[in-house]
Amino acid sequence: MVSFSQQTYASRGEKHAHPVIKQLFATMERKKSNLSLAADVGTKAELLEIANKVGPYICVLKTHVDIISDFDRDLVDQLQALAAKHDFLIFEDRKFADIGNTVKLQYGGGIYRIADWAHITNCHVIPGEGIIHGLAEVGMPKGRGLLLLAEMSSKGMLATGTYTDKNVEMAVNNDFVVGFIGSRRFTEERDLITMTPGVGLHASDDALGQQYRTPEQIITENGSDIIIVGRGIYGPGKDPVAEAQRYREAGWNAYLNRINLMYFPVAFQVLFLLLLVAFGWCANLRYLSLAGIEVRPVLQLSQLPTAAYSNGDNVSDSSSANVSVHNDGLRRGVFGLAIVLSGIALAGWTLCLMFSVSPAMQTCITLITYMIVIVVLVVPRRIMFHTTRMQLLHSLARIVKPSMTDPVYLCDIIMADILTSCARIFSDLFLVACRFYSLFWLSRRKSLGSEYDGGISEYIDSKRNASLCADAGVIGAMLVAMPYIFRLRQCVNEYLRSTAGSSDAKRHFANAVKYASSIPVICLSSAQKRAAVDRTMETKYSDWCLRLAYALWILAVAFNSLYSYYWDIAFDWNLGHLSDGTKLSDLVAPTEPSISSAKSSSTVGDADCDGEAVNVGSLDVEEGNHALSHVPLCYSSEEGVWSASKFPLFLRPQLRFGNPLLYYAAMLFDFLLRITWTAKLTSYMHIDLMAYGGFWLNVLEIYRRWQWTFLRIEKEVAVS
Ligand SMILES: O=C(O)c1cc(=O)[nH]c(=O)n1[C@@H]1O[C@H](COP(=O)(O)O)[C@@H](O)[C@H]1O
Repeated sequence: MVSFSQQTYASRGEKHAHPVIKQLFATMERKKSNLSLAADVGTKAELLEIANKVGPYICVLKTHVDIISDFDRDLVDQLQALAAKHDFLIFEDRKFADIGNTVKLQYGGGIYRIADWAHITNCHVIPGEGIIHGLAEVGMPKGRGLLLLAEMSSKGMLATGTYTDKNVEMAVNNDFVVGFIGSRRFTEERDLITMTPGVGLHASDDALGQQYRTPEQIITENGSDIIIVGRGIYGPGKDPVAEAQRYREAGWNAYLNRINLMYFPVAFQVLFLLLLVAFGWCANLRYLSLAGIEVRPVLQLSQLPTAAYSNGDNVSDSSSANVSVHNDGLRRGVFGLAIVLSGIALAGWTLCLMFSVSPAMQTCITLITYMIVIVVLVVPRRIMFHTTRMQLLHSLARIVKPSMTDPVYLCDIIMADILTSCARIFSDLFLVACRFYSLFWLSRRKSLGSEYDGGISEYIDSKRNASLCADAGVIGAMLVAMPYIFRLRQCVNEYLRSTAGSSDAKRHFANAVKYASSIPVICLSSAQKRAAVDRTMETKYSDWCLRLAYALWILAVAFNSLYSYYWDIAFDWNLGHLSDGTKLSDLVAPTEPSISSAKSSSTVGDADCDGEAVNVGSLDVEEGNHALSHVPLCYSSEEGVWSASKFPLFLRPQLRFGNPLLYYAAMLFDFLLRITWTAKLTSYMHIDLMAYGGFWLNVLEIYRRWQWTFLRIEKEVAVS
């Protein structure tokens, strides 16, 4: 059985037996809103004004009528009229807490007569189950619903552990109860909604112990259904309409992100992203051929211990002198394999969409799709792009092997760098596996109907986390770190293989530091998530932990991203030369061979390096490589080296792709994409909160790596 939090509001509404919840889900779907306004204002006029302004954006108006100084019957009539006009439900947050007989009188009588007009109300179960029966006697005949306060959002709240469990037990067994006030999804036994107060666009606190978490944490991660927001919308200096729109959007996108697990399940997002990497590599090979760059020698493929595999699918091509044919041989294998895998992924995804009403079936189809993909990749038989598959698997094996003595080939370096760009995708994959495991475990637990055994799920459940996998974040973080550790190992390996004290050794060491600097970023990011979860559990020190982790994370990520960017430009692409030939990196770090001593393999005629017009050079290229006609190369035949006096600022003399604008654009995009983390520092650009935010972030990173690969290989040829 799939979690209710992975089903759409619409489908849950259709299946729900309770009239209030049916109406609520339909309203939410219609208005694309899971936002409830907590209208804690002191007068009738204020309440009506805010309800009228914000009404179009909310699904529920939550009131505290006992704080309205001039409450009267007319207020109720007007509120009901607004509820009809703007299409929302009314929830009187009365928090009943007396014996059954008393709450019956409080609910149905007095000056407020709450049961007459509030669709929903709530209670504490501290007096025992009698309170629910008392309220149900009044509310049931009127078709009302009740929420239990299973948890509270304030610091030091006592609704935890067994008390919360008791709430869930009582709710499951009583039809009048429609859900909970709490921070997460509590049960899968019945579709009981969760409404969560203490929501802000930033996680923070107020002066009186209220604790705020973001819509993403509440809706996507914790599986709650509705966010309750008060002062975040109408607090001092706020524009209630603009804020309500922002919260509605944030809440709804967080819900869409959760539901995407159903329409575009993460399992298929992962497959398509990995295929995007493969097709990107095909495009790299294609355009490198057009620029006259043959990748086989650059990537050192013929030096591989497994070079025998190049006698497979693409051996026939390797005999050709034609660069484009050489690259095409490689490309054909990768392209063919990617097409086969795309076919499998598309078939699996289509079947999943066809069976979207049966989540169990979807799970089954996804698992089968993955099994087929794995079999296609590893089947040892000489079929289906055997060479490409073996090259891939052997490269992966070399990357993973913890050897400090084996040679490190450029193809493995580039592959490991591509893996670092896929790091988030791998942790998503782990989440998928975890989710499958959790669902399997849930159904097993249900079928046993008794205590369950140990393992990760028990640990997760003991932490009372309804998204089940959020606590497995530590393993997710380790997975993200793995590719960086592989790449770090390669650098250390290269360092140990180079002559002590040489500039090569220093460069490998500095590169190793770069990869090592990504580990604190990953750990601190994971620590922040951990502290945010603990915060909801009232763990001691979690507040200052969160602040400390955030501050350290900013420092670590700023250092890592700027250092990495500098490395991309100065070393991986060998750009950043000043026009007098000084290489920027010479000024601050050990360098690769300087351009002034670098010889190009190109054949170029003499040029007038002092004049404006310089010889373009023929550069051994295929006919039709027009891009090179822009290369402003000049060559001093006396010194036998390139003159550095004529090339565009911050580039280098040898530009195999010709047009300098391409290099400038690559430098700019690389910078922008290296600092996407800064979007997290502002509440206006929370990419994670956008629909498919995580998916698009991965696409951007794949793009960054794709353009990086072009220039990384081009640099090997141009400056060698
Ligand atoms: O029952 C509630 O709605 C509630 C439960 C809880 O644990 N914490 C909590 O803050 N609330 C209510 O949620 C609203 C939160 O308002 P703001 O802190 O201004 O967003 C208030 O109306 C509280 O009474």
